[in-house]
Amino acid sequence: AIWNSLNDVPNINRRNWDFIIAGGGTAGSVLASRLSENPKFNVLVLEAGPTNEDALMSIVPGLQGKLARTQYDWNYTTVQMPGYNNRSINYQRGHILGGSSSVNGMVFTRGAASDYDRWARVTGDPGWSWDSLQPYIKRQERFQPPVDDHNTTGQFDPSVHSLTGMVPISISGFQHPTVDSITLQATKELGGEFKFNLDMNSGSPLGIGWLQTTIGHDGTRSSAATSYLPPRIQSRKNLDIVLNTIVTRVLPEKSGDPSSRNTIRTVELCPRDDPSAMTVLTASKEVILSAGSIGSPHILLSSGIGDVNDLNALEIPVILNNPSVGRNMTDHPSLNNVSFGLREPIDLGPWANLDADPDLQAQALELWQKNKTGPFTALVKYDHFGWIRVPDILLEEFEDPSSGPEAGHTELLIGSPSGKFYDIRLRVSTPASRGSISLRSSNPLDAPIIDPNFLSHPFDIVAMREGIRAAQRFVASPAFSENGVTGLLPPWNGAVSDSEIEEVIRDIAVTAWHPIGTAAMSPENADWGVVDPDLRVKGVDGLRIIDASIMPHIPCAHTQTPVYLIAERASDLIKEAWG
Ligand SMILES: Cc1cc2nc3c(=O)[nH]c(=O)nc-3n(C[C@H](O)[C@H](O)[C@H](O)COP(=O)(O)OP(=O)(O)OC[C@H]3O[C@@H](n4cnc5c(N)ncnc54)[C@H](O)[C@@H]3O)c2cc1C
Repeated sequence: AIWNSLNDVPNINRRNWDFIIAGGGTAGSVLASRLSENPKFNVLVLEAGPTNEDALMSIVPGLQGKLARTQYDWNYTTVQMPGYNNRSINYQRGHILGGSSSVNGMVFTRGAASDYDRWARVTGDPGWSWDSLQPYIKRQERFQPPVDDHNTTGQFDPSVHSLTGMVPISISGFQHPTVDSITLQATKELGGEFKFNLDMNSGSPLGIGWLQTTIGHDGTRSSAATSYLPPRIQSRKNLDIVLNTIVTRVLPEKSGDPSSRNTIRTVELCPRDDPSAMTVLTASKEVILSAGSIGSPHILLSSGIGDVNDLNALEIPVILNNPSVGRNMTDHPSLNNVSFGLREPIDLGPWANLDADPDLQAQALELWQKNKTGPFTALVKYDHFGWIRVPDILLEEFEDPSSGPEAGHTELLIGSPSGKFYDIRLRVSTPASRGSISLRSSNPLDAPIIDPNFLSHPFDIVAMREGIRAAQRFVASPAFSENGVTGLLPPWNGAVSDSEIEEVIRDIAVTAWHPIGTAAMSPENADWGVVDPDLRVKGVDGLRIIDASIMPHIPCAHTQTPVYLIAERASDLIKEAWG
C-alpha cells in the first residue's frame, strides 16, 4: 500500500520488515518492485517527497522544464566553484516518488559497453560487465512505437532493444523535420566522427543518431514509479511505501564487544514536516540506502560513517572511519546554449516560439490533454544526439579518462529550440574532475555541502573547448551553409582563441544533473571505495547502498539507465542472498 504519512501506517512499529529502503527514487522503486515479488519478503520504502500520481509537470513530457525549484525538487545549490569562475549553480534532484526519474530530461542512453566492462574490471566482479548485464537490459526496457506512430524504420536498431521489460521507451514522437533533415544530411557529408549511428544504445555510441526517450507510446513520462510501482504493484500486501518521510540516520546495533563488526539494520526517520516526531525502525534482513548520490552519502556521514577527521570536527560519534564516503563525486559539466545564427529567417512552423510564448504553451498542453498530440508529447527540442572523441593528439597530454576507444568524451544534443534555428547542448561525458558531498552541520536535516568541483581538471576544459570546435566543424558542412546557417551566436561569437572560448565556458557552464560515485563500489580489500561489488557497505553487516552513488566511474551516458540496471542486478543479488 502507499501512505502519505508515517502516522497513517497501521502497526508500523510492530510489523516485521525484512527490508527497509531509504529513498523511493529510481533505484528504490526498482528494488521495492522486485523484492516484493517474493511474497515472503515484507518491504518498506521511506520516501522524502510526495506522490508522483497527480504531478502534471512530471507526467507531461513538455512540462519537464517547470519542475526545478518546486515541491518536487530538493532545491539544492552548489558551493561556489573556482572552475566555474566562482559561480554556484542550482542542483536539481527529484523529491517525489520515482526520484530523479520523475523529473529528469527523459533521455534514454545506456553508455558504452566498455563503461560497464570498466566497472567489472575495477571491482573485480565480472557480473558488472556489459555482457553480464544483458538480461537486466531486457528486463528494464519496453521499446514501443512513438506516440505519433511515425515510421521509425532507419531510426533505431530493433536487435538491441527489448519489448518485454518494465520501462516504456520510444523515439521522440514530435519531430522537427527541417532541422532533422539538415542534421542527417550533414552526417552523410561529413562522415567520420559525425557518421550516422543507427543506434547509440548498442554499446557503441560514437557518431550521431536519433534520440530515444523514457516516454511511452501513450505520450507520458515513464518514471521508475510509473513503470515499477503502478497501482497493481503498490497494492501488494507485502509492500508499504510511506511518502513525505525523511530518513535521517542509520543506527548500529549495540554490541558488548567494541572490536566486533558493526551491524546496521535500523533507520532513524521522521515526517518531513515534523522533526520532533523522530522514531526508529529495524529491518530483520537489510537496510538499503537508495537516497541517490547526494542523499546516500549524506545519511552515512550524518550517521558517523565517513572521514574520522571531518566527523570529529562536527562532534559526530564515529561508527566507521572511511574517507571515501562523499568523495569521488563525478558529474557531467554542461553547456546549454551553443547556438548558431541564420543569414535569413527560416519558417520553423507554428511552434517555433513555444518556449517563450505562454499562449502557445497553453495550446500545447490542451492538445496533450485532448488526444496526446503536439509538442508536449516529447522533450521538444532535441531529436538527435551524438558522442565524439577528443582528437588523439590532445589526449597525449592526459591519461585518457574514457573507458575505451568506443566511448565518447563529449556529447552533443542537437536540435532547434524556439527563437533560434540551430542549437547544440554540449556535455563532457568523461570528466576527470572530482567533487564531494560533505556535512554542513551535525543536524541531519541540514542540506549537505555540494561541491561538484566542475572543470577543476585541465582535461575537462579541453574536452569542452574541443566540443565547441566540433560543433563548429559540424555546422561548417554544406548542408548547413546551403540553408543559411552562419556562425555562433552570443556569447560565443566574440570567442575565437582557445582561452577566449574557455573563459565563456567557465562563465556559463552548468550541470547535466548526473552526479555519481559518492559511495563507490570497489574490490573487497581495496583501500578506496564504500561498498563491495555486491553493494554491501564495507565494514558493516546489514546495510547496502543501491543507487547512482555506487558507480566507480561515470559512463558516457545520461545516468538513469545505468541506475536502473544497477538496481535490477542488485535485486537479484539480494534475492540470491536471502533466497
Ligand atoms: C533535472 C534532471 C535531469 C536529468 N536528465 C536525465 C536524462 O535526461 N536522462 C537520464 O538518463 N538521466 C537524467 N538525469 C539523471 C538521472 O535521473 C539520475 O541519475 C537517476 O535518476 C538517479 O537515480 P538514483 O536512484 O540514484 O537517485 P534518485 O532517483 O534521485 O532517488 C533518490 C530518492 O531518494 C529520496 N531521498 C533522498 N534523501 C532521502 C532521505 N534522507 N530520506 C528519504 N528519502 C530520501 C529522494 O527524494 C529521491 O526520491 C537527470 C537528473 C535530473 C535531476
